[in-house]
Amino acid sequence: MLNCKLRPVFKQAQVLCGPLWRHKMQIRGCASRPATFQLLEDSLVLNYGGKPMHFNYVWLRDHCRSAASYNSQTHQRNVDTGGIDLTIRPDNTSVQDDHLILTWPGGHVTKYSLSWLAENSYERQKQSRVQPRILWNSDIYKNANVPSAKWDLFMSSDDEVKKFLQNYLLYGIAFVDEVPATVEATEAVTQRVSLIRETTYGRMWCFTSDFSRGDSAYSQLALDRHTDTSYFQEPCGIQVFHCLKHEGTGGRTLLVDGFYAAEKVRQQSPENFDLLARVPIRHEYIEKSDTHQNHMTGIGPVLDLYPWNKELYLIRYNNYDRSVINTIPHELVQRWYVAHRMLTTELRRPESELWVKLNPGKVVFIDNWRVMHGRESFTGLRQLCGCYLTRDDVLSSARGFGLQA
Ligand SMILES: C[N+](C)(C)CCCC[C@H](N)C(=O)O
Ligand SMILES: O=C(O)CCC(=O)C(=O)O
Ligand SMILES: [Fe+2]
Repeated sequence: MLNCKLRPVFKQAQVLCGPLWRHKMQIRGCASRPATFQLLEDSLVLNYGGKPMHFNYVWLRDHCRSAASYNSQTHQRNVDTGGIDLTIRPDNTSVQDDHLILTWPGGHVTKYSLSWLAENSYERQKQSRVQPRILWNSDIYKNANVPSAKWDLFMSSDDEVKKFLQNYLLYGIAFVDEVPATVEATEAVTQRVSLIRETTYGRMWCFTSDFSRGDSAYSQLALDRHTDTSYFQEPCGIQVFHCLKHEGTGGRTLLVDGFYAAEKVRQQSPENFDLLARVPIRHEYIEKSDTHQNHMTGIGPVLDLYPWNKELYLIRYNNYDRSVINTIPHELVQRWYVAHRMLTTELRRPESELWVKLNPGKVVFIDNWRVMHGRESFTGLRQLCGCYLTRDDVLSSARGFGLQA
């Protein structure tokens, strides 16, 4: 065990922004990996395998896991962040037995395991993905031979639901077969994984080409690939479809992995990708009929990325519902259309297209933040039922099974 004494430099007014002083030491003893730290003006730098990690002092106090600071039963913070001195510095810092130990002014002690710090460092997050995914075109998806779940087992075995969710997380689509062709059974299947998100279209909806709503979905027309509810501030996370009946021709479902296409754009033109991720646009749904009055708008870029690791997490792509573009300065409009065209070109490559006929019994779950859907025009009576699911609850179920989501 080694201890390093702090010099009282922090008490002086400082104008320098570089390291005030450094104290580097090798910690041996029972540490499985050597660790060294340096104390900078506003942060502690930990060297513990890999790249140095920076931990801000206020952050270190804020994330203290002592019983007084954190309730490990409820996993909630007790410490009042608003009461932490923004110039706080530890009076004493040491590493013992794979732990960083900080003594704060006033005597409160914070003890961190080094592995927890490494796991939760910005530097680690920057290099890791929130959700591992397998991006696909039609060949990749078909060659993966992803099995469909079967109704009986799916309804009775949690392990089956876990496997289903794993596939869903990786590919953004997953199927359950042999489901009774009823709204009730479709609802029961969805409730194995999540809560239904009620929208203006209902909770469970069932629709045909009867123009009962002011939207092209309620027709026999072909629909190009798109994401749904792009006009919501938070687009629906998951879409479920079950074709209960089709007496006619056509009507196949088109599925396209939007992230596969977007990554192609990122590779070809980081500038175009960046434009699609930065420029906010509007989608809109206006419906005025005797029975339905709706006016919804959602604003956001075509591509949403996590800022720290640039990982894609949401795509808004619906050429039908995209509203007037007046959020782009004129000198960018042409460039935005060029970028949008590059994405459209990738999305429309025949090899990107996965076509499936949804026969009665086959229920598809689609990640509406990633995978686009469309349909071929059709003839005859075609009855489709389904619902939207709350994304948070699907991901929560997945995490409950120990999956990374
Ligand atoms: C699925 N269901 C038929 C209920 C609604 C369809 C909504 C269609 C709308 N244009 C959109 O893309 O959001
Ligand atoms: O009719 C279909 O297969 C899908 C229509 C559609 O895009 C939708 O309902 O969201
Ligand atoms: Fe749709």
